[in-house]
Amino acid sequence: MITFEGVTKRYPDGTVALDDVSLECPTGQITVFVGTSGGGKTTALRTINRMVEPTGGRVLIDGQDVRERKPAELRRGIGYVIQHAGLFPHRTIEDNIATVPYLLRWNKKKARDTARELMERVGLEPVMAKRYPFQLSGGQQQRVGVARALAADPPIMLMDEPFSAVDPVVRAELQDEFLRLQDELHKTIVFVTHDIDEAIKLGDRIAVFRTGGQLVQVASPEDLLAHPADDFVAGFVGQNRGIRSLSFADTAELSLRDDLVLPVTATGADAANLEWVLVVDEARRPLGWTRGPEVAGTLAEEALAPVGATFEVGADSVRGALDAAVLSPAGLAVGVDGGGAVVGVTGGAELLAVPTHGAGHRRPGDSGKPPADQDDPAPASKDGVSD
Ligand SMILES: Nc1ncnc2c1ncn2[C@@H]1O[C@H](COP(=O)(O)OP(=O)(O)OP(=O)(O)O)[C@@H](O)[C@H]1O
Repeated sequence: MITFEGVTKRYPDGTVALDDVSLECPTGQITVFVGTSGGGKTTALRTINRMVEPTGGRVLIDGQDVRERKPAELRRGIGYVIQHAGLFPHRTIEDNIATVPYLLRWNKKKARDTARELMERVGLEPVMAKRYPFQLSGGQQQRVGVARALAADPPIMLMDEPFSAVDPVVRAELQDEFLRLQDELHKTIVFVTHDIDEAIKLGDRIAVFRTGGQLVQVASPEDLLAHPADDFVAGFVGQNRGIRSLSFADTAELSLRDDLVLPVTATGADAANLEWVLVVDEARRPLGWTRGPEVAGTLAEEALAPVGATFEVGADSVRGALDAAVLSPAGLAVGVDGGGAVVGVTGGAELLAVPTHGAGHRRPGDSGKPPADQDDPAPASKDGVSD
């Protein structure tokens, strides 16, 4: 657990970068610092590894004041990833990743073996080990940055806008892989971003900072969307927070219709009273849509409209189901089980009737650990800061 106790940072020119910030970053979870530019996110992050020394208050790691630790020794237990990766240009990829192991005087073989293992973990081809950073794409360099931060297996990772410099597609890939990795590793992660969508996707807890170094709210993504503490936070999370909050609604709670799902052997008579019919094969895999009243012979003879996107019941969120409904020619989302067999279909108002709270689903790659705020049920205080 990383604890900020009334942390203030006032620079000599009078700038207040952090103003009496108190919060907790729980062990094994991702805490995201988000907020306006100049809000103090990076400053707060850097007080953890003593790159910035507060002028007031203190930062504790597992109850110990970080000032009791020597900076160099402290930092070896804290991985640090920054925007543009910050790799050493004249060192190969494997040697970049092995930076901390070399500092810790591991023998070269062990350090390089670890580097190779980590390359695989973060999705880098072995052939890249001997390359130099300039021979890698921006996204690949960020992966190297993450691997380097993980090399000495530190319990804590500080990540400052690590995925900001890459295009949106690569960024989404890096985020998904990062979540998968965290599912295995359970590091205590503090992650800075200015992007609220990234914060909602990655965070177990989100801390919102405002100019002047004020911490405005600390909450789970669900709570932040449902109950922004004030107009600033509401504005920051955006107008479409209602739609976003569907990411936390569980499709296991949807009531799915089975009567619109018919096998290829069904006939026009079976379909006549149904505006749309989803045709499935013998394994109940979806084949396509057709309009019921237009079916003449059996469904096998029909030219079908494409199924469109499907959602996995209980694994995908209601937002995913809504997406599938919008993309479906019938306006109905097709729910499938883990094996791809159709469970049922749903659309429209039913999708919006599912509560967005208390749902088990959080995000892709989640291992089923409890939502962040179950560990810390402290209610938000009147200023919205729950720590
Ligand atoms: N060495 C310094 N001297 C004076 N002011 C500083 C110094 N370093 C940072 N600041 C100021 O402290 C404030 C907080 O900066 P910080 O980098 O923590 O913000 P941030 O929320 O990370 O912003 P961004 O999203 O733009 O990176 C800013 O107003 C910044 O100008």
